[in-house]
Amino acid sequence: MKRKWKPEESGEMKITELSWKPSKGQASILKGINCVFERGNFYGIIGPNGSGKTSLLKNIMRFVESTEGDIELDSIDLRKYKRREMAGKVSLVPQNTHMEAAFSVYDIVMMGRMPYQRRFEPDTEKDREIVLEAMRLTDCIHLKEKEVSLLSGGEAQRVAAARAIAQDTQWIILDEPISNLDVKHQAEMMNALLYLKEKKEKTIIAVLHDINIAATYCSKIVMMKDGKIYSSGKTEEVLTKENLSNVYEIAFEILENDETKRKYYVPCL
Ligand SMILES: Nc1ncnc2c1ncn2[C@@H]1O[C@H](COP(=O)(O)OP(=O)(O)OP(=O)(O)O)[C@@H](O)[C@H]1O
Repeated sequence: MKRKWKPEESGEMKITELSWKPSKGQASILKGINCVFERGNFYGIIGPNGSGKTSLLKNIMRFVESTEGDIELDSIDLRKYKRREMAGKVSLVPQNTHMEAAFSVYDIVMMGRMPYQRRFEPDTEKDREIVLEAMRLTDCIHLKEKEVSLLSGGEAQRVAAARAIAQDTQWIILDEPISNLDVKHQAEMMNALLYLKEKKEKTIIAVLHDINIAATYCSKIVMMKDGKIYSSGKTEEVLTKENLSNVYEIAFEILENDETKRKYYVPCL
């Protein structure tokens, strides 16, 4: 039977008691995760290596089967979405963005439009406009004709982000989207995501290792440790000295600029 969309979509992604172990007999990697992502926010997921950030994204994207618990999007169990419906709602920039394919950058970014295209139908003017806008936002226009397998690490990361942006979904999920980028491109990428949140009302969920970048751009933070959520909420409330030092097991100083009042999070190395 064909499921009808509820007219009043909740605008939430709700995770309840989520646990995940890769196979029977193995220890749980995610343990009782409870969390609500609200539409229109910019979320940063932070936490040390191995704390379960990518595993959480893999469960959300249904790349793996959750062992216990539920994930609902717009009040509907994620398992009930068809792959194509899901692709019209959520896009992902994975951690590993190397592409071993004989396609041009333009073709790969155009693949972001697939959820909206019928098989064998040509790209529309709207598709082309959206693709070029996504490439502009991520500084990929000059790479348009290049074969994706030849891209540098940072270029490939920007192209993967362009493809996700071209998918034009309400939810954009990114796993360490600036890990291969130089400082200017890091700022450009984060500004592009902020623009999508502010001007296009997208919801951004990004795994980030740079606490100062997370503090600058994210309205909310989910802080993970040992497969659990250690703290979540408004950025300033989560990024306390105590939370940071408990989670990263290293002391932190928080410095404030007298004029701008901007806070800087400095690990005591
Ligand atoms: N399929 C799997 N089988 C066994 N262990 C796994 C599997 N996937 C992940 N893990 C383990 O789960 C833990 C969490 O991994 P995950 O990739 O989610 O961490 P992360 O927080 O994203 O780390 P990082 O910051 O290093 O990217 C790690 O110890 C990892 O080795």
